Amino acid sequence: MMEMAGLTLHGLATVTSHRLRSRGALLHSCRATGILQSSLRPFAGFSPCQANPLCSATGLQAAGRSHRPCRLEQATRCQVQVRAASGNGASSHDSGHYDYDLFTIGAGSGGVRASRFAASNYGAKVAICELPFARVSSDKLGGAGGTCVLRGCVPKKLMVIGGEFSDSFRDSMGFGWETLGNGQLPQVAWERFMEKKNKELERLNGVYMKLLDGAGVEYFEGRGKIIDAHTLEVDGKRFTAKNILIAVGARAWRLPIEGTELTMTSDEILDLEKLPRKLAIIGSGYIALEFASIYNNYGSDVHVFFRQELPLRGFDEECRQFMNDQYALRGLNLHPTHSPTKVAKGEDGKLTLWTKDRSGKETVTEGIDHVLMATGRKPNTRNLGLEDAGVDIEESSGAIKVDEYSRTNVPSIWAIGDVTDRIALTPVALMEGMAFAKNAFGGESGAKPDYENVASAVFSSPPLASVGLTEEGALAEYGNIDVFTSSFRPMKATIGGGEGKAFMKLIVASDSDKVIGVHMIGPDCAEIMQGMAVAVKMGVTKQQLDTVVGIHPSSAEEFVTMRSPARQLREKPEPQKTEKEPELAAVPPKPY
Ligand SMILES: NC(=O)C1=CN([C@@H]2O[C@H](COP(=O)(O)OP(=O)(O)OC[C@H]3O[C@@H](n4cnc5c(N)ncnc54)[C@H](OP(=O)(O)O)[C@@H]3O)[C@@H](O)[C@H]2O)C=CC1
Ligand SMILES: N[C@@H](CCC(=O)N[C@@H](CSSC[C@H](NC(=O)CC[C@H](N)C(=O)O)C(=O)NCC(=O)O)C(=O)NCC(=O)O)C(=O)O
Repeated sequence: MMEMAGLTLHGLATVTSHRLRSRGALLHSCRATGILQSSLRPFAGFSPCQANPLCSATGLQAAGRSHRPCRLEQATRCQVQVRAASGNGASSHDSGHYDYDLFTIGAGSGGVRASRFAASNYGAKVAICELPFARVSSDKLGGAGGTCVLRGCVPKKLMVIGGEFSDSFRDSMGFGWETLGNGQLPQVAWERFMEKKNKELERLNGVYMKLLDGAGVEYFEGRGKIIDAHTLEVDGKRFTAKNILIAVGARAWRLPIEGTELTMTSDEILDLEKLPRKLAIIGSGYIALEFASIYNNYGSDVHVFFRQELPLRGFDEECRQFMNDQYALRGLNLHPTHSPTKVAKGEDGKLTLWTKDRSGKETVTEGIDHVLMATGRKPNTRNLGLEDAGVDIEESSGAIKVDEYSRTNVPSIWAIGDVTDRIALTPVALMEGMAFAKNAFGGESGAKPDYENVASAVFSSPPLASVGLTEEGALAEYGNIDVFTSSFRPMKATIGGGEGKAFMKLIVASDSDKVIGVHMIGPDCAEIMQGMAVAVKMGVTKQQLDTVVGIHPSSAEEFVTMRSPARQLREKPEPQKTEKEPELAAVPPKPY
């Protein structure tokens, strides 16, 4: 038994101990299982590279990630023994008579993160199962990496980046660049682009397998099915586990209209062999507008049909209006208040889409190559054996019901990510996975995900990023708010020729001066919003923002230079001055 950096060590595990240089000082730590990370402060004293298990467990720094590379000064092998305290009264990783401490079903972002944290940080004996690799998922196909890596965030972002070159090619002319030869802008070689994208997905699938392997997680390919509270089957082979984690994600859902089988989901639209000439999209959420923008940027004729007056329901209303106008300016054909009724295929292979607006007026759109149903996603709870194990699911959404620690009503069964009805974002699934591992294996009972001020971005053209409350939500919750806005033409557009505008908005709770909502539309807004999210999470006030010196010239500087409110909204009556509250009378008007 030995004590090291606040962690109690016992039991046998092999780790590689090495020394690495960080800011001139030599640190000493252990690698390969990440075991020496303290359960209370997992990465204290580690360099950024080592603290990121993507890098430290698999040597991924060589694979092109941007973490600062570790310099291996010296490597020796040592044997240490590890025990993590049991958490939340729920679990320990003394597997007793079970095959595993943890068996995870689903190797997507949440499942991979939870499994490798439990194994490498807390020494748990972990196995995971996942369906065979495919770019388009089904009941039988999936692959390590899951939706985000193989069929969502990552391939989507590659296509977003690819599409955005069209603006740069055009703008470059304004900055003096000239085309060679016939004067035409570059054209996309779609097949070559898809080939490169597909190769990258295969590489990432391999990276995720290695990631699990490096953390000591056993990988089983096949469909997992729960038999009872501690037993599951993977393609007929039985295993027992002290804890079972369900991280099987969600699947695109299509409206049940006539001809719906002729439509595509986001899985297939990421994997088209040919660039479509004409594309129809149903819905106006994240997926609808991201793909509408991608294909619009690549030159397709894109039509978006949605049942609201404005796209992106749930976002700040002023931003929705701004986005609507910018989309139209960029040539998206927007069809508000239109719901689809039927899709049919003609002899020429082209599709026809029938839609009706709120007044019942029908529109027929012909000559479509593909119809994308971007009408939301449903949790993958079918054929998992949940009923047999007695796991409760929400009737309306089909999602697994969990408590604040991600535990189901069956104490040994847990669920994270999109299979639960929380926030369907990869970083949220990662947070849930890490909180679960800390709680169940890391001795941090009480570790739970924090859903306050989760930032997100719609990677459309233009993009939109937000953190905190919308103006409408802020008014309802706080009553008294000050709203600051700024709209401008990004410098790239001034002589580049683009017509698009950027928009930025701060919402301040006027009673406390806290910034409670930040929204931005325009280039780099996702990158900028990540920093603003830190400030909002830390409770930044408007006065504190005003003390920050801007970086000039940048779009981001607008967030620290907005001086006059665009409007001050007061729902609560101003406090009455009474003799008992003389100090109120002395409060000067708030300076901005
Ligand atoms: N960049 C990111 O972070 C991304 C995140 N995601 C995540 O994935 C989730 C799923 O995305 P997405 O599929 O776009 O889902 P969303 O819930 O964002 O949007 C669904 C769209 O379908 C419409 N819709 C639903 N039912 C019907 C119906 N019966 N008739 C007509 N229209 C209908 C909705 O309309 P209405 O608004 O009227 O309900 C809405 O426009 C998102 O919520 C997000 O969490 C996905 C992609 C990117
Ligand atoms: N911020 C980078 C993200 C790139 C990135 O993280 N790529 C991932 C793949 S997709 S991203 C998939 C997602 N990873 C993350 O979200 C990592 C995000 C952050 N760095 C963190 O550590 O929290 C995930 O599924 N995580 C599960 C887990 O970490 O257990 C990767 O593994 N790259 C290796 C390589 O390129 O060789 C960018 O935009 O360029």
